[in-house]
Amino acid sequence: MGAGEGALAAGLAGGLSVQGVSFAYGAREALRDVGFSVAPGRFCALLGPNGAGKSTLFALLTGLATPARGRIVAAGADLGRAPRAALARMGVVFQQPAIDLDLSVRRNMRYFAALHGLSGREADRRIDAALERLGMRERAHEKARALNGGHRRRMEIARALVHDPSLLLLDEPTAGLDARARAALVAHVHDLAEDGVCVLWATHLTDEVRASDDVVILHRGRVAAAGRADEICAGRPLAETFAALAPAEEAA
Ligand SMILES: Nc1ncnc2c1ncn2[C@@H]1O[C@H](COP(=O)(O)OP(=O)(O)OP(=O)(O)O)[C@@H](O)[C@H]1O
Repeated sequence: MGAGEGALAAGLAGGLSVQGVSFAYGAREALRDVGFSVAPGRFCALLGPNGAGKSTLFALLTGLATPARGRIVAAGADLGRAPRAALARMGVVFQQPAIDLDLSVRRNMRYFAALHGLSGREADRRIDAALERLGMRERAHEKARALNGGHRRRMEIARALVHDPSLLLLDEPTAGLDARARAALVAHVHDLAEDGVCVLWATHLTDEVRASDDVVILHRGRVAAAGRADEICAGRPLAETFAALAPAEEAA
């Protein structure tokens, strides 16, 4: 898989296409010639050890930073040329939770819906539908502060779906969750992919990836491997393949 026509086709059809993307923080190179694609309805794990460049790539995908080179196409919209259209097709869950703990789940979501021009009954209808998809509908009136970590994350994912995006981008969404909440979140997001959402899920935890998922392994800012997890692994456990292709850096 690369930055060629297949990748562009995925981007145009409703998926995500990343082509030849490079980025540096001053003299420090963070990403070099990164290219991959994710088709609609696919769950793609962006796997990389700490410092591999996952968060930098998320910053580029969400328009927080601009690549020095390369192109990103989100569901047919070129992020460089038509950023508003591209961003409107994405739902994003950042690594750091962004929730007003003193508001109810519904109020948190209404605020977000308004940012997408949704209000009134239409907003509430979409909020209910999104909460339902994450098994959170009965918690709409609870204060965010009363939710456990897993439910807060599920609320954030529901919130990211309110404007019905084609793409869902999540940056290490299970950080800090216990094993049970982590498994529930992984299962919910796989269900969303089965419903047709194109999912990019950044993680360094291989047990969050299923054999039939797509995987992009990032190592020192470059793509070390990309494709279906079971094909990349060729019978070996993913953890072993990941450790071989992208060994964690020694602590300083
Ligand atoms: N603001 C910054 N200024 C300078 N260098 C940075 C900055 N942010 C990240 N880097 C460097 O860029 C590289 C990629 O970092 P990045 O945070 O994207 O990796 P990551 O895979 O998301 O890691 P983590 O899992 O720790 O978040 C690293 O070498 C990091 O030290």
